Amino acid sequence: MSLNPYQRAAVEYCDGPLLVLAGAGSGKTRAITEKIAYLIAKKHLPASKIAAITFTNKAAREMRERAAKLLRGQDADGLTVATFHSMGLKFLQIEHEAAGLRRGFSIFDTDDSAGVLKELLPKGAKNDVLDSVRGLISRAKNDVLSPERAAELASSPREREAADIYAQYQRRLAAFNAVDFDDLIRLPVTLLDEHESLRTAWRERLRYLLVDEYQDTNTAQYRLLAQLAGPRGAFTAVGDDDQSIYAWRGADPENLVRLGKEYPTLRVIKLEQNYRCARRILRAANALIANNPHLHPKQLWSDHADGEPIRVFECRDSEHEAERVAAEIRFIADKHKAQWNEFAVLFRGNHQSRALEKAMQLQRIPYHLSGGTAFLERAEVKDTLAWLRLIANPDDDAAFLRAVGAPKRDIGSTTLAKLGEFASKTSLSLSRTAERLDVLRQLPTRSAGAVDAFVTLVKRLRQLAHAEPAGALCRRLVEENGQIAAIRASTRDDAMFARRRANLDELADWFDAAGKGGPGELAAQLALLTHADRDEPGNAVRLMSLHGSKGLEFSYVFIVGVEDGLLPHEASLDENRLDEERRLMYVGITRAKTLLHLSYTRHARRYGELQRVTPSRFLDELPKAELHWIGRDAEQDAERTKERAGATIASLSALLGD
Ligand SMILES: Nc1ncnc2c1ncn2[C@@H]1O[C@H](COP(=O)(O)OP(=O)(O)OP(=O)(O)O)[C@@H](O)[C@H]1O
Ligand SMILES: [Mg+2]
Repeated sequence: MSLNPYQRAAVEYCDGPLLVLAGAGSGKTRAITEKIAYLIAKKHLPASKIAAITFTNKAAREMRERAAKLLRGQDADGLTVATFHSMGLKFLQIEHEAAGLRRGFSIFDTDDSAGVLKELLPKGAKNDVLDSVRGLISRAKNDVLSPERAAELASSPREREAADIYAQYQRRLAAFNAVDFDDLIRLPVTLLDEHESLRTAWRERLRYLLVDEYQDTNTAQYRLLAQLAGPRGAFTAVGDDDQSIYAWRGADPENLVRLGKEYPTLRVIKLEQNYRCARRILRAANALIANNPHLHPKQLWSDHADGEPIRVFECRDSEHEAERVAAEIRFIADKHKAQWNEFAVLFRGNHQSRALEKAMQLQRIPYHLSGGTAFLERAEVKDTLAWLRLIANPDDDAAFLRAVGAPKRDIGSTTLAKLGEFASKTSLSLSRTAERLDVLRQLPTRSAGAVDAFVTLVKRLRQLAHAEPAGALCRRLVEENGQIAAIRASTRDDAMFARRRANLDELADWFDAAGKGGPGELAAQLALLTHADRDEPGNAVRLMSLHGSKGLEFSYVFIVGVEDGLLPHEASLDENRLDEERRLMYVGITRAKTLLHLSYTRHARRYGELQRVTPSRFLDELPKAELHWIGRDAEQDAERTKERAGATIASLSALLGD
């Protein structure tokens, strides 16, 4: 397979900043992969001086493999293939002193951060207040605003209050020697802004940057890229404005425009041939996305065959839908002698996966539910990670609170409250407070004994952490802290016990595979994997969210729940984010190489009641000639058109004020 002339131009252009702006399946990721190889082989850049930002493991692996091939056997170890977050983490692990962090600092996950925030809010504050404050802080961080700057810019009492809490929140994090996810990008940007020496060092360390899925970068990420690439603009960014699906996380397609403004020498290359999809699928995708506003209309073309019509299934409810999908997968797999991993079932909301899982189990189809978080959200895994964090960082109070109760020991909430009181008086962390004899003496004997035993165990494991690799430490830890015994005692179900134990084994295996690094550093890396997949799921049907499918491709794609309220999502209807939902649908459709199946249900259980469902308005935007409907109730369809016409007239007359 050779590159087309435009791809080749993108690969060989190294004289200045480059943006490849092109539609789905046009070979953007492929061009990046080839470019890494080109930089090493033809431009003689050491792999260690190149960094690529990607979002999928598949792309990351391919990049490494190609680079390794060119290095003829030497491995491409030095090559950085990372997400923005793991790049930021690497930066902070090296530059922790400049950031005011001590070695082994912790990353607070969403739960940990929420715990800290809760304490800063007035007692009894509702969850939506918490969410809104957290959202404001996160936005400020994504815009690289310090607490001081956020306070200056605050224009309402609510924003001023949030800025104040932001400042307190940062002080807490600092006391815990911790950062949160957003800090992983914000802090490196701030440090690079402030220190010329860091800029020089990092621009020398990384001579070329490549960024995939550029349309989904937020302001902080953009600035990290710009700082690292420097005025030379030594970068290639590739993206597709039609696939921007993370506005809700602060991604700003404006950053595409910004690139042109801030780098006047930016060269833009467009790719228009799609190599992925059968023509009908591509026509459907083109027709759908044409409904979004475009500055520069683009049409992808393909020289593949037309392929089969896109099938649209109407189903009774989500169980029926899941059964149909599973049966269809079985049928196609037989007919085409296809592997399970050539299939993907995509959905809008995670709750949709339950029915699908059940149907796959019934049909005995091997499946893999991706999302990444599932594994790391398991209680036993979180418990072990808390122990590892505490071992690495005695100031990590969130980890202390979790570890002290995993498994349960004679340390009750009264004791913890006492420790907390001492800690805030002395400004010491909980763990350091618990080590003090004068504190222990003031506790009831039994609690004091339990605290002492806990602290002693943590200290001993901390010593071992210097000598023992993290995987071995992890295995020893779950035996010695009583976690395994507690899991055994908690269930009579042998299979359940085996599963939970297997999760802990898997965690230890992951640490083995991750190789070097202390428990804290590795736990931090692991925490970041929530955004991607840990590993390749093998030969199994992939069940995943539309968001998670970005950048991937499959021969056979099923999109379920193509319904108003789900896709487009109901929240987007009142917030005017229909365009983003359409892009999400576009991403889903363009994952398919050979066959595309869409389905929706007539009834859904919402808020405990069975409700009538309206098929997605996006279905109306697809070219009729490419669709083949199955099981549609014609009568209902007429009714739906009538209902919609009624709604349109109602909103029009509201608009006209009559
Ligand atoms: N020049 C080419 N000739 C043949 N096949 C190609 C060529 N370039 C890319 N491909 C193939 O086309 C498919 C899509 O490529 P790729 O994933 O790089 O597209 P993309 O633009 O990154 O898509 P997306 O927007 O979905 O991320 C892949 O299977 C890739 O191997
Ligand atoms: Mg891609």
